[in-house]
Amino acid sequence: MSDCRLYLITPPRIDLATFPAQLASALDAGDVACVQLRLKMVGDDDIRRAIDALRPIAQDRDVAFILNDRPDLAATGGCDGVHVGQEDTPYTQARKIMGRDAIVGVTCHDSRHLAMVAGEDGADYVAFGAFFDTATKEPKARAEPEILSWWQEMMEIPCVAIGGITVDNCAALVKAGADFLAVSGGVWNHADGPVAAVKAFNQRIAGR
Ligand SMILES: Cc1ncc(COP(=O)(O)OP(=O)(O)O)c(N)n1
Ligand SMILES: Cc1ncsc1CCOP(=O)(O)O
Ligand SMILES: [Mg+2]
Repeated sequence: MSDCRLYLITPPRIDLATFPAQLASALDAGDVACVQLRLKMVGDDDIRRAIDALRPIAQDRDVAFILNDRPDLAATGGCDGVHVGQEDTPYTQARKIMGRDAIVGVTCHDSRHLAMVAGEDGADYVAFGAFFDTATKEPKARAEPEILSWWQEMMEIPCVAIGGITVDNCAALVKAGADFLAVSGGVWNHADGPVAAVKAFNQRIAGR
């Protein structure tokens, strides 16, 4: 049985009239380690409103609530952490804003060098991807599962796999050593709905 866990990323667009209930049912369907609020191209007020609506749903269930891109809004909004990419606020600045106890994760694409740098700087996790085709984002790089195995042999810091991950293709990443599977479309666009998807991911992670 693997220690890998699901890292849920919100859909690109959310309706705050309906999404909070959907998120709650998805989190109640099985083990989820954290939720990342990832809203691109919306204003700060929309992000704040989404944090206020969604953060308690995650935190009440002991699920860490992480904001994408914005350490400033993550810190003022009471988030547990922030995820920053190579073109976002640099790690050191994000850490200063968030404080030493917060989770700060860093995108490393398919780069061993970027991951080593992020690890040495003190990142709580490094994220590799995209592993598969994805409609959620135009990824900068394509990663191969071996990078997860290489990282596991070298480092203690957890690694996250991201990009086009579905119930049907995730087994190779779990086997290669991913500590977390970061998934958006594979949950929210699952043919049987997000509750079924979270259940199915948990089964695959457990090797069933
Ligand atoms: C867990 C995780 N990994 C990678 C990313 C991608 O971050 P970034 O490269 O900054 O791209 P955007 O998501 O900001 O478009 C992520 N968000 N989460
Ligand atoms: C944010 C991000 N970074 C690399 S691929 C990706 C998209 C993740 O979403 P999905 O699970 O739908 O491919
Ligand atoms: Mg980013």
